[in-house]
Amino acid sequence: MESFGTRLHRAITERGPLCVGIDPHPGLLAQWGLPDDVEGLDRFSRTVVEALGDRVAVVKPQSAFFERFGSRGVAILESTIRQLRDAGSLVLLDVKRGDIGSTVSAYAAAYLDPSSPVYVDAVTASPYLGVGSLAPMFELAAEHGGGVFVLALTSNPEGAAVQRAVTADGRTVAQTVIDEISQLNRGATPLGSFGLVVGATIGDTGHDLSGVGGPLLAPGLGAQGAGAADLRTVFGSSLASVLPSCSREVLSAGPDVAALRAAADRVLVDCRAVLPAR
Ligand SMILES: O=c1ccn([C@@H]2O[C@H](COP(=O)(O)O)[C@@H](O)[C@H]2O)c(=O)[nH]1
Repeated sequence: MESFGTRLHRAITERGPLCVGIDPHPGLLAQWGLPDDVEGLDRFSRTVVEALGDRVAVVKPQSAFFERFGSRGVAILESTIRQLRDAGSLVLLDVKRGDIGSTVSAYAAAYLDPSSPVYVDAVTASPYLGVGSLAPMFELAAEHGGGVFVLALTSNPEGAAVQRAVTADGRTVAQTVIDEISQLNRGATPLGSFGLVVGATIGDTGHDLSGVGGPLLAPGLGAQGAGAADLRTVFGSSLASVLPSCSREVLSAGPDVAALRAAADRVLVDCRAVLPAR
C-alpha cells in the first residue's frame, strides 16, 4: 500500500494545502440552528462532509466532540469517517492518544488497523510518555499506509512550559520530539508519514524543523488568532511542509453548504499566498 506521506502529498497537490476540522462545539450547533444532541451532531457532520469532503485535502474530526455523546456519538464518528473516505478526503482523527507502549498498541489497533470501525488515514498522538512509547502506532501506520502527527509545539499558550523545558542534554522537550520524528522519516519521499503538530499561533519557534521530512500540521488559524501570514514567522524555511488547519473559522460560515465551501476556499487562497507552490 502507498504510504500516508505519498497519499498526503498527492492530496495536497490535487486539492491544495488545507486541513479543515469537524469540531461540533455546542455553540456552533446552536449557531447552525441544530439541537445539542446526536441528531444535531449527525446533521452538522453530514453537512461538513457534503460541503468539504470532495474538495479539501484533509478533514480532521475532533474526537472529543463525538465522544461527549457516548456510544451514539462514536457511532456518528464512525459514519462520518466512512462518508469522508467515500468523498475522497484524507481523514485525520484528532484524538491525541498516548500511553505506555502496551496500551498504545490497542490505540494503534483502534485507529490504524484497516479492520477497525474507527480506522482513519492518520491520528494525532501525544509524546509525553516518551516518543518511544508511540512505537506501536508508528509500526502499524507504516504497515498499513497510515500516518501519525505527534504534538511538538502546540498552539495553546499553556503548552510552552512543558514543550520548551530543557532536557538533560540541552535540547528542549519539543526538539527531542522533532528529532525523533525526523529520524522516523529519514529517506522517505516525497513526504514522510510521520508529522508534527506546530501551532500557527506560536511565533518564531526557535526550533529546527528543517530536517523533519514529514508534514507539519499547523492548527490555530482563525479562531485562535493566527492568520496565514503568521505561518511565515513560525515556519520560516520549512514552509513547504506546512499543512494549515482550521475549524471554527470555516465552520462558523455554516450551515449553508456554499458558504462553508467559500470559507474554506478563502482560507486556502490566503495560505497559498504564503506557502510555496506544491
Ligand atoms: O496544538 C494544537 C493541537 C490541536 N488543536 C486542535 O485543532 C482544532 C482547532 O480548532 P479551531 O476552531 O481552528 O481553533 C481543535 O480541534 C484543537 O483541539 C489545536 O488547536 N492546537
